[in-house]
Amino acid sequence: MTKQSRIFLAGHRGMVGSAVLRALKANGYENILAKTSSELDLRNQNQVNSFFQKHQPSIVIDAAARVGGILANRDYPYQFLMDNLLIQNNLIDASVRQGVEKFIFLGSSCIYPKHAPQPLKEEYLLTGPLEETNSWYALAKIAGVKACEAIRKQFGKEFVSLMPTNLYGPHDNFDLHTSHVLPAMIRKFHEAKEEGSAVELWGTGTPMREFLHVDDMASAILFAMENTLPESIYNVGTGKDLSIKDLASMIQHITAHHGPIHFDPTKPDGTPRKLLDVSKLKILGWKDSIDLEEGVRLTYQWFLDHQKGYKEVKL
Ligand SMILES: NC(=O)c1ccc[n+]([C@@H]2O[C@H](COP(=O)([O-])OP(=O)(O)OC[C@H]3O[C@@H](n4cnc5c(N)ncnc54)[C@H](OP(=O)(O)O)[C@@H]3O)[C@@H](O)[C@H]2O)c1
Ligand SMILES: C[C@@H]1O[C@H](OP(=O)(O)OP(=O)(O)OC[C@H]2O[C@@H](n3cnc4c(=O)[nH]c(N)nc43)[C@H](O)[C@@H]2O)[C@@H](O)[C@H](O)[C@@H]1O
Repeated sequence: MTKQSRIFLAGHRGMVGSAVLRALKANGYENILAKTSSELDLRNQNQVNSFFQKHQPSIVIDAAARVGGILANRDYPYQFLMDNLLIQNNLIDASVRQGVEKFIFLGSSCIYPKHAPQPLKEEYLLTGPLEETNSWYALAKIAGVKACEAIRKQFGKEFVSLMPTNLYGPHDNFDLHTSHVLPAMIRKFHEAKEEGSAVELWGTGTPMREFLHVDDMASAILFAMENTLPESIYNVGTGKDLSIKDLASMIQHITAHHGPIHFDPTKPDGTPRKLLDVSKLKILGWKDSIDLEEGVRLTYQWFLDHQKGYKEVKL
């Protein structure tokens, strides 16, 4: 590949896609194809095939998906299963047919079994039952990972799956029903500070989570694009986690909120822990660089700067 290679970045307006777009431009890639979902609905196979025939990309980065936090996953199982299957199947199949050189698929740490040993190694995939709230999304992602593995096996093409941990950063979704925990906390603590009120959080606060800044995720994607990775699946994270309660204390401090915090145990906790073993990608030379506290400060500042225009994904 060269700096002139034609790269199709699917989902370029999303949190991950926009970080990848910034990183591609900063690294001198000039030939980037990008379409919004209203210009090109990736669930539509005819549209996707026509787009690939017309533009002939040589590299595809799939950052397009139906994405959401624990309640969105629980409440919209069909969209999380079917939209993701359709989007990834159309992209993967068109890429095989058009002879794409390299395809980067994004899975998620929730594809591993709910009670797998920690930290999670890539080889634990399909060794036990999934967590209930996000099993629909996880099943779709597992199908994508396996499709890439099959293509590598059968055709020897560089189709690679990266398994990101929970991500956060600029252009995250701040809708209080559909978002992930970190952006929800930033908004809840900020608004409670303004109103002088308590903060209501979900579950018991005991689950452990790992968080990676999206600019680090983008650097992992560029690393996977620019290097030949010998295997088909790589975890991407920091290798460090903390409890939801500790995350709440950190964000309360950063947002300067001083009231009480209440946890609502009628809301789901989800997986007790999903810490990734990131040694496989680290050995090859990639490493995260943004410390969690610094990343949350940067994201809170981004939220303050974009309060009128931040994203709220309604389902
Ligand atoms: N966020 C996380 O914590 C996390 C963790 C692990 C893995 N991931 C993975 O990372 C990837 C990106 O996630 P994200 O957080 O960046 O999500 P996001 O902010 O919600 O962005 C998703 C993107 O997908 C596009 N999209 C959705 N449906 C589409 C359709 N039918 N046709 C065309 N485009 C469509 C959207 O395009 P428009 O804006 O044009 O509508 C949007 O830009 C996903 O594969 C996700 O599973 C995310
Ligand atoms: C990376 C993603 O992880 C997702 O799992 P998962 O970490 O539990 O998803 P999150 O929605 O980030 O929730 C993480 C933890 O934070 C708790 N939590 C506390 N307060 C809140 C709140 O106000 N909003 C949210 N959203 N959570 C909150 C939630 O109960 C759960 O234990 C999967 O559902 C996706 O499919 C995906 O894999």
